[in-house]
Amino acid sequence: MSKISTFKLEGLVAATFTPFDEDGNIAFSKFEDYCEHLVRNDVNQVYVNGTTGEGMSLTLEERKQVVEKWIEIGKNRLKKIVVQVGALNLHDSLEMVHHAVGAGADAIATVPSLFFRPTSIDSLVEYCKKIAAAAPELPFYYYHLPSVTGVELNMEDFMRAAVHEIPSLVGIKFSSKDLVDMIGILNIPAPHRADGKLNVVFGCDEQLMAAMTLGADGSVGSTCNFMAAVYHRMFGFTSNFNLVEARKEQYRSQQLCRIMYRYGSLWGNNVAALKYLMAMAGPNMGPPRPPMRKATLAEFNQFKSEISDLGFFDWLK
Ligand SMILES: CC(=O)N[C@@H]([C@@H](O)[C@H](O)[C@H](O)CO)[C@@H](O)CC(=O)C(=O)O
Repeated sequence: MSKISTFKLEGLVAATFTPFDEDGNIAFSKFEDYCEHLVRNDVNQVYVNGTTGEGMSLTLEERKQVVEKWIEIGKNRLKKIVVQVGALNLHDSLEMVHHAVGAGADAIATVPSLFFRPTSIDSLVEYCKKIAAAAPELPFYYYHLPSVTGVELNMEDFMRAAVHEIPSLVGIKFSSKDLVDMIGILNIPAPHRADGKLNVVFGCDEQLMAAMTLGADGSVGSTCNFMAAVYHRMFGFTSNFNLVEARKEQYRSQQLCRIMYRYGSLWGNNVAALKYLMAMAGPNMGPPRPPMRKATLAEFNQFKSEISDLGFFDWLK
C-alpha cells in the first residue's frame, strides 16, 4: 500500500513553537530538551512551521533550518513530522516543498497564498494542486485557518473538488470552529485511501472533544505542548463513554484559553501567551518575534498567578 493511502495523523500532534533567544535568533540548542519534553508527555507527532511556530515570521532559510533540526533530533523519537510549507507566494512554497522532500519530512501541509488570496474553490484547488504536485509521493494536507488567512471558502466543497484533482491529498488540518463544515468533510468518499476517508485533524483545542466525537482523527494544536495530560485524559474518558469526566477536561482547556486570549491580545497574538505558558510548564521557548512583544516580568507573574489559581499546575500531574 502506498504512503498516501495509509498515512494518518491520530491523537495529539504538537504544533511546535520555534524557540528564540533573547535577541530573537533561533535557539537551536533548545530543540533537544523540547523534543524530549514532548516524548515524555506522550506526544510523538509534530507539525512544524505553522502558526505556533511563527513560520511566517521566519525567513525561508530559517524555516529550512528548523525543519532540518526537527528531522535530525526527531528521526528516532518522533513518529511523524509534518512540515507546513505555505507562504506569501507559490514560489516560496515550492522551495519549501522541495526542501521538505530532501530533508525527509513525512508529510506537508499548506495554507493558501497569503496576500493575493484564492477567491474561489477552483483557484484554491489549482493553487494546492501545484504545491502537492511538487512532491507527489508526500501526503498532502490543506491547512484551513480562515481567521488568519482570510480564505473563508466552504471546506466541504473544496475537499470534494480537491479529492479528484490532487492524488496525494490525505486530509485537512481544520482550524475553524464551523463543525457543520467539518461533518461534511468527514463523510467525503476517498477511494484512494485505505479506509476510504480523508484524515481530519482539528485545530481548536478548546472544542476538541466535540470534533473528536463527530469523527475527527486527532488534533494539531498548540496547547498539547504544555498540557498533553489533560487531552490524554479527555481522550481516555471519551473512548470509555465517560462524557462527564471528559467534559471536565475540555472545560479546563477552555478556561485556560480564555485567560490566554486576554494576555495574547496584550502581547500582540495568542502565540506570545502560548509561548509563556510553555515556559511555565516545560522548556523555555524564549520571547515571540515582532510584531508580538515580550511580556514584562510583572505581566508574566500576573499571568502565572491567574492560571495557577485555575489549577493549571495540578492538571499536569
Ligand atoms: C490559531 C492557532 O494558533 N491555533 C492553534 C490552536 O492550538 C490554538 O492555539 C488553541 O486552540 C487555542 O486557541 C493551532 O491550531 C495552531 C496550529 O496548529 C499551528 O501552529 O499551525
